Amino acid sequence: MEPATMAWTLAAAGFALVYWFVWVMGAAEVQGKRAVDLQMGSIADDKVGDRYSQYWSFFRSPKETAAAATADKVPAFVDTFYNLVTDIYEWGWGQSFHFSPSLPGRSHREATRVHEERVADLLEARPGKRLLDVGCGVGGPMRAIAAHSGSDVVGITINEYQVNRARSHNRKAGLDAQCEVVCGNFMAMPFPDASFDGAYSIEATCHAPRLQDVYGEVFRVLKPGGLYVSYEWVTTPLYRADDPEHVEAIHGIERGDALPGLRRQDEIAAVAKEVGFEVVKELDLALPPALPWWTRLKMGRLSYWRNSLVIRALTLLRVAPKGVSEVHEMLYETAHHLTRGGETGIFTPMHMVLLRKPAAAAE
Ligand SMILES: C=C(CC[C@@H](C)[C@H]1CC[C@H]2C3=CC[C@H]4[C@H](C)[C@@H](O)CC[C@]4(C)[C@H]3CC[C@]12C)C(C)C
Ligand SMILES: C[S@@+](CC[C@H](N)C(=O)[O-])C[C@H]1O[C@@H](n2cnc3c(N)ncnc32)[C@H](O)[C@@H]1O
Repeated sequence: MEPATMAWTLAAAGFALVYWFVWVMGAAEVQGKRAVDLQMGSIADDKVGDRYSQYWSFFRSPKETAAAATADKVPAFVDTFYNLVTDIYEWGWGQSFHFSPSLPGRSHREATRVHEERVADLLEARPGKRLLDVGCGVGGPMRAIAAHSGSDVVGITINEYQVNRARSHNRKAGLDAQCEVVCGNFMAMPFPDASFDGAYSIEATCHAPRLQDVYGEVFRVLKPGGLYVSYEWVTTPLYRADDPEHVEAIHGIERGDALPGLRRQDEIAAVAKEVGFEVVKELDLALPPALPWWTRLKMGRLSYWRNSLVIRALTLLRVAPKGVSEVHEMLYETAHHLTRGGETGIFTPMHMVLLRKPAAAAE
């Protein structure tokens, strides 16, 4: 072959490879967000670095003092986090920002859907009921629950960028008449007392510095007799504070997921009762016979390398903002800590509580 033809052939093959990587393969699970669309939420491109170091500065002060002194800064810190990660989550995971137990012979997408529909079933959701999604992300669970049950769902998230993404997904799914999204703080919600028939939170209340603040708000906006289901991130009784490996995994999970501090499993029902709820059911959905929720993270190592490469190339070409690579590396580390948390059994992201506001609760 002529050297010139050889050069052209190689160039064409290289282009085809990049095209396939970025536009066709797109992500670990293609859900509408492509690598070329990666942004950093509402952060301007030249501010990404600043915001990323701001995010890390939250963890610099010693944990004991940080808890009290920074509780009021947590919503802004969580908002920054979701500006940084929302597009990467959508691109590499999908529209539902949570885990679910693996199901034999079923895809991740199906397992996710089953985990979400369980919420609707526990709430006895049906047409005519109005549900609240506490910390709704870009609305994956909201759409699944609305479609499965026929209920209306109102979601709240602290992150404006997610509100816009969720509204656009709701429109595309033809569910915008049933699903509404509001930007706000779930510890001070802009809803009247007793305005919802049911409520749920999926892997979201772990961002609250005091669980009382969010459970108290959910209690206030629920009608008497209304049910609330929450999937909570907690440490299990297997966690040992004197085991350095345990401590490293839990701190790694907190740092990579914008958590002011993970709670213990036994704290959840206690807080629920403290704010006035009856505890109807409590169960760690990760316990056997459930299959591991973390295999999806573990089996994707190859995808991570591919994703990392795509992101580096796009930042070099200035298609993706500078800083995406750092955030992606942080998530890669986090995946490792989450996997260790799952394998050792010291952590679960799906401690389920079903709570009821007593029928005779005073308004
Ligand atoms: C509930 C929360 C988020 C849970 C999960 C949805 C996310 C936790 C860690 C995330 C990820 C880790 C590795 C990323 C990978 C390096 C990248 O190539 C593709 C995206 C990841 C798989 C990403 C996806 C979302 C998570 C699994 C918290 C915040 C309370
Ligand atoms: C891990 S995501 C889960 C999203 C959604 N439940 C899902 O499963 O796809 C956590 C969500 O909680 C929201 N959140 C965290 N702190 C919040 C706060 N103080 N007020 C409102 N939303 C908050 C985040 O903005 C994000 O949407």
